[in-house]
Amino acid sequence: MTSSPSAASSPGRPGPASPRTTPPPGAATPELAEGGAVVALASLAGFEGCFGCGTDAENGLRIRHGGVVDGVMTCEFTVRKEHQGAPGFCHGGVLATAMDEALGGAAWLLGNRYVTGRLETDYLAPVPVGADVHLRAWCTGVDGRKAFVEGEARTGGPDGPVAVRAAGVFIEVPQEHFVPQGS
Ligand SMILES: CCCCCCCCCCCC(=O)SCCNC(=O)CCNC(=O)[C@H](O)C(C)(C)COP(=O)(O)OP(=O)(O)OC[C@H]1O[C@@H](n2cnc3c(N)ncnc32)[C@H](O)[C@@H]1OP(=O)(O)O
Repeated sequence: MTSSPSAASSPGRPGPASPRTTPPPGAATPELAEGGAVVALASLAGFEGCFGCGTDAENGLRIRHGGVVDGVMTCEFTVRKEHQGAPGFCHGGVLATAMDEALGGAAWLLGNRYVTGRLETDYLAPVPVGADVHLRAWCTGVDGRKAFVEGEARTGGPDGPVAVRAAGVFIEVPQEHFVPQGS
């Protein structure tokens, strides 16, 4: 078991975005599962239809999951022209989707299955077409079925300027929540 970082020590984010995405007093310190998200992902039987990361999702973001360091999970994707909102720049909804994927992945590292209950996003800088977007996410607390998660997206490299910050609440669900699976 590994503890994830606290909100106060999380890179690039001074604190939770709102009271609704802040772990309540008495929330448990997140304990990552041995083997990480693989434990929970096994129950999805290799499903590759996810719009965020699925290799079968032709029009999806094709987010590439990376490693986990000190409780922080990383992933990235490349902004394509079909992701545009304003000319030349990534649509905010696409970036919210990417944050949803990253924060969801951080929740799944707890070893259970989670769906998004609430997602808050702060947009700090425009993200141009062609940019590689580097995402990081970490869990800040667990209260019953609720996992509180924060994250950020950077451009210009993994340590480049922060373009998006996000915070969310993910709710643990049983495997049956996903049956039947779409494809
Ligand atoms: C490495 C690769 C990894 C890869 C990992 C893959 C990452 C996937 C990322 C994508 C994730 C998605 O997009 S998921 C898709 C988008 N989300 C959804 O479809 C969820 C739709 N909503 C639902 O299905 C439902 O409302 C549920 C399951 C969230 C909750 O329903 P329920 O099971 O009946 O539970 P319920 O009693 O209502 O709530 C349980 C507890 O959660 C709280 N709760 C419920 N909803 C919310 C909410 N919106 N915001 C805050 N808290 C909430 C309640 O107050 C309660 O707290 P308390 O009273 O116990 O304190």
